[in-house]
This record gives sequence, structure tokens and C-alpha cells, in this order.
Amino acid sequence: MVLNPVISKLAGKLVVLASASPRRLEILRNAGLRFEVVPSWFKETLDKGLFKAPHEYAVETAKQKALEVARRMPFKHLKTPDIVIGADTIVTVDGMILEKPVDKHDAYRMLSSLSGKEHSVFTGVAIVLCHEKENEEVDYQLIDFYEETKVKFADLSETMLWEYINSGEPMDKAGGYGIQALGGMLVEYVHGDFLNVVGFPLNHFCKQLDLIYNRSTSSSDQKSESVCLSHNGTHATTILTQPPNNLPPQSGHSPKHNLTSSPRPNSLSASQTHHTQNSPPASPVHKVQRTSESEVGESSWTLVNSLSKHTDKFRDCENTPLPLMTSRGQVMELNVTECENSEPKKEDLQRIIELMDGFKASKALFTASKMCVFDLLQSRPGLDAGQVAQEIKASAKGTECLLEACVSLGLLKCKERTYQKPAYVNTDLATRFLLSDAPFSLQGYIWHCNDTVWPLFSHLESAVQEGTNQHEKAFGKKSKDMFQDTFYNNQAVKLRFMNAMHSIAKVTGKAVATAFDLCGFKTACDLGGCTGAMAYEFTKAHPALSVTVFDLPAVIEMREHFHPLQKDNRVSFVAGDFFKDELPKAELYILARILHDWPDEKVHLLLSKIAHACTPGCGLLLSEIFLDEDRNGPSRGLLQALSMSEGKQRSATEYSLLLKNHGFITANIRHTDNLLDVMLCIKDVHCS
Ligand SMILES: C[S@@+](CC[C@H](N)C(=O)[O-])C[C@H]1O[C@@H](n2cnc3c(N)ncnc32)[C@H](O)[C@@H]1O
Repeated sequence: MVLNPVISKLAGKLVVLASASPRRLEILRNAGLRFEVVPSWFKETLDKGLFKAPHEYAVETAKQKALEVARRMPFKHLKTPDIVIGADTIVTVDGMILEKPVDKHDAYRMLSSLSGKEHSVFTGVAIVLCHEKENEEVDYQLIDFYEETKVKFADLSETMLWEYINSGEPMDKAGGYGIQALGGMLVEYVHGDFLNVVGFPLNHFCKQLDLIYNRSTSSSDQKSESVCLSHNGTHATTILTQPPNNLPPQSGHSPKHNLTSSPRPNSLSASQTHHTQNSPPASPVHKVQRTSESEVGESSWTLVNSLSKHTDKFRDCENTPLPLMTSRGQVMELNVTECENSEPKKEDLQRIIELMDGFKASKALFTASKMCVFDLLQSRPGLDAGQVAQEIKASAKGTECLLEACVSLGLLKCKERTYQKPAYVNTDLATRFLLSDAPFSLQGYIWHCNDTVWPLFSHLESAVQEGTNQHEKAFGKKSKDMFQDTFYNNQAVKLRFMNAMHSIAKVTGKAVATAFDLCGFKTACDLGGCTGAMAYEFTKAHPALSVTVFDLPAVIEMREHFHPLQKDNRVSFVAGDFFKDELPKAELYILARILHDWPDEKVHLLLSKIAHACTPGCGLLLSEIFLDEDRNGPSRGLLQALSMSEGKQRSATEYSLLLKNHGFITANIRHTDNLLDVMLCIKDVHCS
């Protein structure tokens, strides 16, 4: 089915979404639908006991939501929509219907009932077509359907359950989880339409539009329930019409309940289809797997997405099959003929557009962060665009665009949209990572990306042509030593760089510090340890360990700035240059994100100094992004290399070989699935 022509049938029509769910909004926007959002005032309080099957409840709620908006708009908004879309998503397990949790304990009850089991997610959808008549009456034609998707949760430990609940994510989601975000980590498999679980069965919806607009010869062909309502909303007449031949069978899918003021007999069931367990799933099975036990912050689960793999394998279109990435990272093979002749797949197109638009999304995030939008909305949630504009001293128009873009990126949500004045609040994602004072704030790194990395990337073409760093073009001065010349000769730039390192170290520190059992070491030295954020993670994780942070004097003199409240006297600071000065004595040396900054000669110089300071049995813990051995990923490392100065990204084997030259034997490697990987090496007893 060609989807765009279906959506384009709605062009020029006033389409209204009777739902405030940002997820539905995003799904429909991504499909190219233009619509207004008018959240329904219908209270979701239907008596569930009246329904024979759970989906009937979801469909009825969707209908009531859509009809309420369709009835209200001609009065309150003084315009009659052409189409109103209502939807309701529920989760069912063991005969229970789970909606949104009311508090954390309710979320716990729901999530623990889903643990280790398969459950069903139903979304009921109602499409109300409004036909304005000359006598000011409006005919409402109702089409409804539902979609079922089966989802299986992994066994969830108590810790995991509470970590997820404490992330705040479960609170506004049916069943207490959001599959598109952190909740995806709880899921073992999905059978059926993934978007249905997110909140809207787009595929089924498009098929329904296809039936309505493309295949029925006249509107009277459409099997649907038509309800003629006068403007005061009284139920005037019910018109039965005939089904078109190509409509799916409806037996067993019609409401058998008596729910509205005007109950419908079975024959009124409107264009309903569903997917049962026996019918083929509507979309491919998406799998989310558990990865290693390392953690990002509080969460110990990670969504596997192999997007970084194979991305540079787009060779030419010879007859060799080309691996292509789908938007979810699965590899597909196309040969040249298919490449040239087949219609582009939606997910391929989406993936390429995502890549093309990536810089816009980054810059929108950077700009909102630099203008302190997230901090503002945290202290004053619910401001509208005009109020935000006033506070951040920006234009109303520009601010509105920025806020809307942030909503589309999942950074902000629109709490309500009453007429033209949506009220904005932070999403969980923004609260967790974008506030200046959040424990896992990435603000420092974001500002560094905006002020330092972005200008370098804007000269990427020259960087590729010349094979040199572009500091001079980007910042107007030559840089021989990135740290001394670029970052540390200006106090503001230095602080910004240190903030960036600090924020990354706080987010990654726990995973790095806990990657290995270090109980055999009592003293450590974190070379280039910057603000000490990583060192504090090590002392937190290893109660018997003391850590000396060693960094350039320009950095060490600013340390108070970052830990004014830290009282841990197991962390101390020493100023010096690790290429020139004697290194502090320690049983374990930590090199976190140091070696990639330097060419092999400099790495050898540093490693020889460490080897000299070590006695046999001493350890060296290296933390970097380890490139895949075939250098096909991860793209995070390869993209970072594009703006690096003298350094280079290496694979674990390359690092191992460099270290081996200095008598360090690789004992263990851990891919943390966090931002950094870790390697533990031990000084060979045969070398001294
Ligand atoms: C990329 S940062 C990594 C910071 C920290 N290890 C982390 O993981 O967050 C590199 C650090 O090495 C420090 N550094 C660079 N050259 C140095 C030198 N010659 N002697 C000591 N430290 C140096 C920088 O000041 C900076 O703090």
C-alpha cells in the first residue's frame, strides 16, 4: 500500500487529534499528517465491567474522546473539523486492564504483574468524519477499529523495577511503561505493530484511510455508523449504511456491550479489523536484548541498537548485495537491480532523512540548552511560548519554533493546548540529562559540542582535504597542543572544557569504576583526571582505594570549582605534566579518555613513564571508545575522530599492542555499552 497518497487525501482538511499524547502526536506528524491537537475532555471512567473484551473498552473510550471533541469544536472553536481522531491504549494481562498508574506503587503493581510474561497492548481508534449540513446540523460518521500487539517482558528484578519507576517514565503511560524510551529495555520481544505499543497503530490507521478515501465509491458505501447530531449535541438519528465489498470481515469484532445512550447492534460495527494471535503480525518483530551488566547512571539495562555497525558499507551499486541499515539497525540486502528499480522503503528513506537532519536536531538541542530553556521550564513548568520568550529574552516567533522543535525531538512536551497557547514542560529525558544541576547532567558536554566541536565540524571538508586539525579556521589561532593552546589559555574556555569532561565522567564514571574487581589495589593515580569526577566514582565503588588526580596545573587550580562539597579525603590532587614530570607512585594507573588524544609517539612516551613508575603486578586501567576490530564502528568513535587533532581512535587490540610494548599484559576487556569501554592490564612480572 502506498501510504503517502492516503495521508495526502487529508491535505486541506481540518484534521483534529483528540489526544494530548506526545507519542501519538509524533507518530502522526512523522507520517506527514497535518493536524490540530484538541485534547478531549472525556473522562476515562467507563465501567470496565460492562465490556466483554478489553479491546471493546479501548475502542469505546476512543470513540467517546473523538465524539466529545467533534461536538465541542463547532461551539467552542467556532469551526467544524473534517475529521477527528481519537485513540485509547490499554495493556491487558491475566484478564486485567492496566491504564496509566496513579502513583509509584500503582506503577510497581502494574510492572510486577507484567514481569516475565507476555501481555497484550490494545489501541482502540475512532475516526469521526464530520459533514456540515446547510441547516447548521452536522452529520458524524464514525469508523472505529483496534489493533493488538503482544509484548513479552523479561524477568524484572526488584532493583530494576524501582530504578525504572524512579526514572519517572512510567507515570503517564498505559501499563506503566514506554517502549520507545527506557521501558524498551524491559522488553524481550514484540509481536505485531510496534507503534501500536507506543500509542498509535499507524499502519492500520492508514489502511483505514485507504478504505475511506481510495476504495469506497461514495461515502454511503462505507460501512460505518453515522450519527446525526444537532449543534446542541443531542443524538438525533442513526443512519445505517452498507459495507463496501473489500472491507475486512467483522464477525466477532463489534461491540456487544451496552454503553452509550444509543447502543449499536452488531451489524453497526464500523470497519473493524483486528489481528489475533493466529493472524500474521502487522509489522516485523522487534527485539530488545539485555546487554552487559554495566550501567549508565542508575540504570543497568541498555537497548541494543547496532546502528553503528556496517554504516560505511555503502559501496557502489555493482551487482554485489549492499547491506542497508533499517531505522532500527537491521541489515537488509539489496542487489543493484532492486537498488535502481524498487520504490525506496519507508524506513530507508527515514534513515537517510534522519542522517540529513541530524545536525538540525543537534543544533536545536544545543540552542535550547544554551538559552537555558530546560532549567527555566524546570523551575516554572507550564509556561507558554510567549512567556518563555520573555524569560530567555528572545523573539516570540523564534522561541515558539524552538519549543515546537524540542517537542518533536522528545525534549519537551506540550501539557495542554488550549486554543493557541500550549504550555510546555520538560520530558523525563530533559529532566534527567539537560538540567544544569541534574546528577547526570550533560549540559557541560552539550555546550562544549556547541562552542568547540560544532565550529570544527563546519570545516570538515577542509579537514578531510588537508588531513589537519581546523583550529585555526574555527577559532582564529593555531593550535600545537590542543589543551595548552586551545582550551587552557582562556579562563572561560577552560571552564567550559572542564565542565564537559566533568559531565561525561559523571555519566560514565560508575560503569568504568565498576567494570572490574579492583580490591587488590589500594592506591591509584588518575592521569589527566581533570576535575576528579572519575576519581570520586572510583573511591565510591572501592572503599579501600585512594586516588590521586594528576593533571596540568591550569586544571588542578580550578578543582574547587567542581567539588566544593566533596569531603572524600581519599581523593587528592597533584599538578604536573605527564609527558615531562615524575608521576605520583600508585599501584593502579587510570587513563580515562587520554590516549586517543595523542599519536603513537606520544602514547609511547607516556606509557614508558608509567611503566617506569610501576612495579610488576601494578595495574593500568584504560578507558576509551574501542573501535571494532574491522573499524566499522562504533560510529560515535569514528565521528569523533573527524575533528580530532593529533590523536586517533584505536581498537582494543591496537591499545593492547601499544601497552604490551611497555610490559603490560591485557587481563580483561569490558564493553560497557555505556559511552566508554574499559581494559585492565597488569605489569608483567618478568619486566622491570
Ligand atoms: C579528554 S580529557 C579526559 C579527562 C578525564 N580523564 C575524563 O575521563 O573525564 C584529557 C585530560 O588530560 C589532561 N592533560 C592533557 N595533557 C596533559 C599533560 N601533558 N599532563 C597532564 N594532564 C594532561 C587534560 O587537562 C584533560 O583533563
